[in-house]
Amino acid sequence: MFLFSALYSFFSRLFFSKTAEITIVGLQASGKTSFVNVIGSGQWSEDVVPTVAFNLRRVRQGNVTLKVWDVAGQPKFRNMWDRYCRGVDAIVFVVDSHDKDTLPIAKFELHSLLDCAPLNGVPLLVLGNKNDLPGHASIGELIHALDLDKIHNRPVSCYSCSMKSQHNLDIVMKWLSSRAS
Ligand SMILES: Nc1nc2c(ncn2[C@@H]2O[C@H](COP(=O)(O)OP(=O)(O)OP(=O)(O)O)[C@@H](O)[C@H]2O)c(=O)[nH]1
Ligand SMILES: [Mg+2]
Repeated sequence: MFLFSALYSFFSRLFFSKTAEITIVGLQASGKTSFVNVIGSGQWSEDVVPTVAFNLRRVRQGNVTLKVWDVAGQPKFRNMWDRYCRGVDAIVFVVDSHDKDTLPIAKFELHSLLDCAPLNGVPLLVLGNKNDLPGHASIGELIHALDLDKIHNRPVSCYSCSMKSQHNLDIVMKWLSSRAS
């Protein structure tokens, strides 16, 4: 019986596994690396080293493997974002919904990225992170502040979440897994 179930799981992984390639961008300290740490190993930390250039991680979720590009958000790295977004199954744009002063810069950087013609049609998921902190922007405020209703050349979704409390990460993972083929 054990042998049968081991063989079954081996072959189902071999024949029914799906993959999705995802790129995560957003301003520095919005929580991109925290996101990858939490979905990759369940590890939350207050002390995360700012990313230099990018990290590549593979995350397994059921029969789906996500190949995740975690790209640095400091200004000097932002001109690399479009290169990492080409040909992927989804772009995840993370914002710090608690730091409302940064939303205008986030809007500018998001729209500059999406204006890049080769990225037309690539689905976009916007995460309003840090919703564990009081006074964070709601979904409605994020849609307005980031002009998400003016994006017409791709499917767009927006969730409010927290890497710290893991609020809504289940629906985020469902969304990402549904991009796999
Ligand atoms: N309260 C709270 N803090 C968070 C949350 N997510 C991330 N942080 C904190 O925000 C800080 C920055 O997180 P990072 O994951 O390094 O941010 P990043 O977007 O990868 O930053 P760069 O690599 O510089 O682009 C860290 O101190 C995290 O602990 C969250 O959901 N809630
Ligand atoms: Mg990082």
